[in-house]
Amino acid sequence: MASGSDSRTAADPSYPPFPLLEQDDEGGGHVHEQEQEARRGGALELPTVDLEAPGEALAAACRELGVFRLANHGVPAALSARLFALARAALAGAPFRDKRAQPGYFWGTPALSLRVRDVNWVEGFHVALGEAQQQQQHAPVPPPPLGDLLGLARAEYGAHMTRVARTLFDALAPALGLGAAQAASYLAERDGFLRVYRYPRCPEPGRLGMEAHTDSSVLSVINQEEGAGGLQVLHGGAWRDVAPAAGASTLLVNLGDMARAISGDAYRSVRHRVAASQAAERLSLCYFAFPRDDAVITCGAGRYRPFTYAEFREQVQADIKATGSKVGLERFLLHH
Ligand SMILES: O=C(O)CCC(=O)C(=O)O
Ligand SMILES: [Fe+2]
Repeated sequence: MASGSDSRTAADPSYPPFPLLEQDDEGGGHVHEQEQEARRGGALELPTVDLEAPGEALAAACRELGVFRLANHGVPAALSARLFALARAALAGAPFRDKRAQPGYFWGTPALSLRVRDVNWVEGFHVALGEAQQQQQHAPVPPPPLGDLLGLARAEYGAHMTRVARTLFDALAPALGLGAAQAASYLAERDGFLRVYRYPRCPEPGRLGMEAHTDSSVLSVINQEEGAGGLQVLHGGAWRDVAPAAGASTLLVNLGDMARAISGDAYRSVRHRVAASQAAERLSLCYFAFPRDDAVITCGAGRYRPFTYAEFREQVQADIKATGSKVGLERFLLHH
């Protein structure tokens, strides 16, 4: 919790007023997870996978790290630049009281209605891609720049993300022994969602922009603004910085819990977090793809009981509600 109001941030109308943060953080204070205290390592060099020729490098990266850079992804640099400009205008450039009135907006945790143990120093918009999800949102189109941001994210950028996810998963399917029906139901790329994140400059040293977690997805695609650092992955017991990519030419892909389960633990779901910075704000666009809700994941090689993604999601939400944090795949292990 920020100790008292800091004039630099209290004066910035894009932030929530601190009393609101305090209410949200009831009984919490700063809870440091043990692993938050894990050693800090240096930067971690990530392998690069070429989307046009993934080859053995893709499966190797999934087995060894669960995170890689993606080159030749086909997302135009101009599209990313436009989205970041719109995101900056819609988030940094808008007062909190306007943003909070918009559907899909969150501050402090992207888990929307759920309470986490600590307030993450992040805000953003949750953007559903699936038609069914969009229909539930009935909301009128907001004025620019937010309306433009959401429209472009959903349509053009969303199409690129679903293409990237499908291409990667189809490249992995044979090695995973998946037939066509499983490859189709284990990745419902069109029902995925995007999150547009802004990690504002944080006056409090040591706070996290996003706490340590594994993604629940099959795979996640992170597009961070050129030059933005802050993403860290847990590797060999230490938090390692993922160095910003040289140029805006690569995306980051990380596997989530569902890829780990589908592979019977052959692939890794990397634990990661985002450090908040006192010096620079960070923007990122993240896409998450999941299995179809009703697809029964049975290929856990005897490690996990068969379960659907819908069951997994409900378990995660119940655990977060009860304890403030996600337990994850452990809940589905056959033998403890
Ligand atoms: O903003 C980022 O780069 C990462 C966000 C993240 O890990 C998540 O939303 O799951
Ligand atoms: Fe994540």
